[in-house]
Amino acid sequence: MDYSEVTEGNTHFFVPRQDPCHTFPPASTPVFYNPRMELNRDATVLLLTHLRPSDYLDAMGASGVRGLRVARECGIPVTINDREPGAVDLIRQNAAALGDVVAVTHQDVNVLMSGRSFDAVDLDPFGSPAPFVDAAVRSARRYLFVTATDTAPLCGAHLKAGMRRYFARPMNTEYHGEVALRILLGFVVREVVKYDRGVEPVFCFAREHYVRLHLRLLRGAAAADRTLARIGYIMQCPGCFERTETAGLLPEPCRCDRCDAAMAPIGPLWLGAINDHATLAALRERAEAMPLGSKVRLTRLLDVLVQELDTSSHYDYHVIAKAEKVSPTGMETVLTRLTALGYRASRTHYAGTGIKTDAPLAVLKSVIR
Ligand SMILES: C[S@@+](CC[C@H](N)C(=O)[O-])C[C@H]1O[C@@H](n2cnc3c(N)ncnc32)[C@H](O)[C@@H]1O
Ligand SMILES: [Zn+2]
Repeated sequence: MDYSEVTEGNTHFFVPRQDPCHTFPPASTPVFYNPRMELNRDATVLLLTHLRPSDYLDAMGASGVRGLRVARECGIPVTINDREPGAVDLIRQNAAALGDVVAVTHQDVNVLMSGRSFDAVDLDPFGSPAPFVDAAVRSARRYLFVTATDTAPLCGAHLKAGMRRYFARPMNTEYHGEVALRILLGFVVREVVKYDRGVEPVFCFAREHYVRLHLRLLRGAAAADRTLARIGYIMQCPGCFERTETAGLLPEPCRCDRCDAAMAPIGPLWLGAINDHATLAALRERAEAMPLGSKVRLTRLLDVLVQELDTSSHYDYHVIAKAEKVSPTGMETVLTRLTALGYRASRTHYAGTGIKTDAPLAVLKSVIR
């Protein structure tokens, strides 16, 4: 087979030359490696140098890049698993070349996670993580990390697939990336609270074609109840941009204040904060000194996340301006006007023209032209 050597962070490893057609799931490439996910891996390496769990499972390793980087760059004991023999061979070769810095297992991931516990568990599947979250929750002592690349089902573009996988009803709105993240987080929360455990999001973001969650797991029914209290619905007007939120397992029927249409529930989903701002600030500082290939993009992401408000949805003010048939002014001007009126307002990492604010829609409309 034809291999190429790759470096991420300060870790060298080999991957098979990838199928240039980028079919999904990759057809002709025996072991998967996606260089476009380097920022996703950099984010986890950066976070783990801060959290320092006692051990880490790269549950779906492929080439092993993620776990190899965690072992070398964070100095944490690592196990890398995959069920494909070709992947396990490559992980072993890559591990040997680095001085056998990791343990390697060859199992179906649900079997492995049902039998062993790890301080931090990382799920990085093709597409949906839904079939693996329950076992991952039982395996993870303190931290659970999840990637989902099935953004079409999560954001409502493939509605039935979203309902089957996440038992939630998304809606394809102009804030679809945020709906995707919150539907996934809501699903993971429901898998966690049944074990009388709680969830604290630490570092979560949506980017390009994927959602990435880094979560702290808490013990006890009280933590589970606090977590469950942040599950609910965004109530979206089907006729205008108006939305509200309602916490609870069932959506409260309500009508739009502006056009009296019945508001449609999106969810159940996570309504709470998606980041721990103190951790983000610590990561921002730490990132400067680390050899991360995506450093410029990652620090830009952290800068936006640090100031992003914890509201459960955002507005795309260019979309609103278009519907209002006005030409939009600059982002800084909109934010300054909102804060001058006494409202909170921030940029959002989901979209360059996205705004988070606690201002009513009518106020937002009045300041965007
Ligand atoms: C998207 S790739 C992982 C990419 C890798 N973590 C990285 O950062 O490059 C998903 C991997 O999960 C493995 N996989 C899929 N289902 C699995 C299962 N049930 N048990 C174990 N491994 C599985 C596949 O063989 C594949 O190598
Ligand atoms: Zn309305």
